[in-house]
Amino acid sequence: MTGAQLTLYNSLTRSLESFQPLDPEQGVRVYSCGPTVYNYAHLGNLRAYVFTDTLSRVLTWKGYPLTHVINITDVGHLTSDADAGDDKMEAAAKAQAKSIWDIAAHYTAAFKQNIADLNIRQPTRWSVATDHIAEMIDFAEKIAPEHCYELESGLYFDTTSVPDYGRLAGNQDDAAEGRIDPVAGKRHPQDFAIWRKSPEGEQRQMEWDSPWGKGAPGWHLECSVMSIKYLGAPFDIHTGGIDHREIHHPNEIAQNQAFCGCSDTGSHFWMHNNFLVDRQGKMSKSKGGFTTLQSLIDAGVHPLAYRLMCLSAQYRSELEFSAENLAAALTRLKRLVMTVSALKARAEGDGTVPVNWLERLDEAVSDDLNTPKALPALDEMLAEKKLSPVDRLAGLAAFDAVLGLRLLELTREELRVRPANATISAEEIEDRLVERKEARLVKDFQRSDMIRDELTAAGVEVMDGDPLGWDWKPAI
Ligand SMILES: Nc1ncnc2c1ncn2[C@@H]1O[C@H](COP(=O)(O)OP(=O)(O)OP(=O)(O)O)[C@@H](O)[C@H]1O
Ligand SMILES: [Zn+2]
Repeated sequence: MTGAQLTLYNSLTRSLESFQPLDPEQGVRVYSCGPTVYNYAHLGNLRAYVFTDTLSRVLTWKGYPLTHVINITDVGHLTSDADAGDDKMEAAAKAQAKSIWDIAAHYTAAFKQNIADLNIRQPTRWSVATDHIAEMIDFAEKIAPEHCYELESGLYFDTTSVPDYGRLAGNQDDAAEGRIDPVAGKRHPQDFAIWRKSPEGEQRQMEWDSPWGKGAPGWHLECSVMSIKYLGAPFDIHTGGIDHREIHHPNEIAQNQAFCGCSDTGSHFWMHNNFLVDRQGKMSKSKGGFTTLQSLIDAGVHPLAYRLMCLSAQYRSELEFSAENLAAALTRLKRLVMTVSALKARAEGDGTVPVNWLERLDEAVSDDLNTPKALPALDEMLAEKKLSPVDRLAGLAAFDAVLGLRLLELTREELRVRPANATISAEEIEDRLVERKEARLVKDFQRSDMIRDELTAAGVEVMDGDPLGWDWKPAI
């Protein structure tokens, strides 16, 4: 492999480390914690998958064969990440008076639509938790004798039975401990359920027989089982949002150690994206009041503007979701699309990828996926007069293999998403603007103003003299 050495931040050591695949023959094996499908994914959740997509694109671009697994959590995730509350899926099903299976199918489909809208590549495998119950029971049976104890409410993992519990979390501080809810009989506050028994006399919608009685697997168990099943252990990279660094991933690590009977954590790198925040703090399903990708689309914002907004920040920094940041990303995307379309009009023949610009891209993304450093390099390359238009387009294709913004295909027309409540189509707007231009040519300013007022009333802002030549946009 040529090019810059890939450096990634490993949460385990809290440091940047050179990345090499554990087994170059197999390529790179990546597991990403997937969505809990009890509600629509919000933009914060989706930031986590733009991050894993950037990681996976960079690995592919650097020439590594890749196996990437993302799970779908359709059972076991309680309303608290530790051991308290209801199963999020059961609670949603109750609230909507639907079966859990319908809830899971509906929100899984919506999530996959978000993935497509954001041009996130399909993983090698989507792994659904409820398809792996037998393997989860086998795993639990194997580790139970040495590492677990049974209580009335379920089978619990004894966190003192493995070395260094909580190392990933930077050892549990008081704040993290405060979030762990007490369960009667637990030996240590951090111990967690790997199997939750259905309460006596209560039938859950989702429950399975097990050596510990009818019940359901714990959320942490699911990820250990599915990652090891499809990737082997240890594999290369495990990803998730930074909230998983405190409880979910330390618990996976404890289970993995118990399973292998060794101190290995199960993955070489543990990588975490930081939060998308708004004025209320972390965007969160549980808190409510969150923003979905579909609501942006309904408001007339192209979903790739949100992808570009994510790429404008490095994945380890907090990113603020605001109307201003989103508008800035949309303007940047428009500028790119207009630049590319102007280059296409002047391009002839086949291009050659400009090597020096590829090096700029390589340097940026090899530095812990530093996409905010790659974006200005792209702008500079596109404006580089010494390069022929067709060579600039060849360079753009290389950048976009990593950025995933569909810059070679995206057109001005596609970027113009009409808001869901629009009363006038893009064609009608264009027609009215042609009429307005004609009126102005013959100095009929009254008619020209009348057309502008009509468009304003229909929620369209006419942009005379717009430097991008954008002409109009939805008035937001
Ligand atoms: N605001 C956020 N910013 C970035 N990533 C996030 C944010 N909220 C959750 N994530 C990540 O999104 C991914 C999917 O999470 P999941 O669907 O399990 O969310 P959840 O815990 O049910 O929802 P929430 O945390 O919003 O209540 C996880 O990797 C999680 O860490
Ligand atoms: Zn997980």
